[in-house]
Amino acid sequence: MRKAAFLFKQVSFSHSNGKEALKNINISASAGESIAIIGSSGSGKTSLLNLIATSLRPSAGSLSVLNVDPWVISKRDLRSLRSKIGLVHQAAPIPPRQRVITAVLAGRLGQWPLWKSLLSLIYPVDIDGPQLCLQKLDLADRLFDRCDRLSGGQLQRVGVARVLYQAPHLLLADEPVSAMDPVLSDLTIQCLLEDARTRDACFVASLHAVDIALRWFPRIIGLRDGEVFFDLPASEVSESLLQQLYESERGVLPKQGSTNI
Ligand SMILES: Nc1ncnc2c1ncn2[C@@H]1O[C@H](COP(=O)(O)OP(=O)(O)OP(=O)(O)O)[C@@H](O)[C@H]1O
Repeated sequence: MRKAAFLFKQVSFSHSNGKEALKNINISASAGESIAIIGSSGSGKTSLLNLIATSLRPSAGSLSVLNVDPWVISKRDLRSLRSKIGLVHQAAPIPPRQRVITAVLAGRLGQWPLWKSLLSLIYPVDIDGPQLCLQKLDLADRLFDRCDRLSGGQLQRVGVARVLYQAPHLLLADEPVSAMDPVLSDLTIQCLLEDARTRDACFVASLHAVDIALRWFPRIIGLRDGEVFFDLPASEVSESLLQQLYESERGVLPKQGSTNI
């Protein structure tokens, strides 16, 4: 039997203003699985990824991540758990003046002793590792550039390289290719899938580009109004299901045959 990556039982989550972002979520995933989360803006994709990443705590229900309940363990164990989880943020949290190499090295801050983490912020403690990750994303020539001299798509790839360098057991990505052209989007998604596959990590990505989700991911979870609307193999996600998933409160439906929503 494969190791569990995460398990959600009746999980709900409300933001501090009372807005219920997720309701009664029952999902699980195993090591080595790759899953795309799709759904309209505001359907709860980021909230779900943040719950898996243990950045947010559920308001109701129970969950385990990499076989532990993150909310009953000590702070030290929680830090250790988080070092095994990598999240590519929608907008990479990278200080503008930071060098690309330093930003990529930050992927291992949670795994290194304090002295090495501090040293890595002023002096590159590894060059080959970050270079290899950037090379996979066609960005190796920007290793020593400042991050504020990069385009949005390049910066997004630095965020992806950081997580590749981290090599987490659970690889999460929140719209990781939203600022990239179609060729780079495919390259980046393939790179993340390949990385997860070779290390038997679980990979979960939220995507607005439904065509990319269906092309590359074997399993698709459709979120609608904070609930799981479907959880299916990509081959079973029909045009009609997609129409229902994206049916907006405004009554505007995506065009027939369009999967890039
Ligand atoms: N910090 C917050 N405080 C209050 N409500 C929030 C907060 N962040 C998100 N929400 C609300 O929670 C719901 C889910 O938001 P979430 O960001 O998870 O959706 P999403 O599917 O990722 O959206 P998008 O595709 O636009 O990124 C939305 O109704 C949103 O307005």
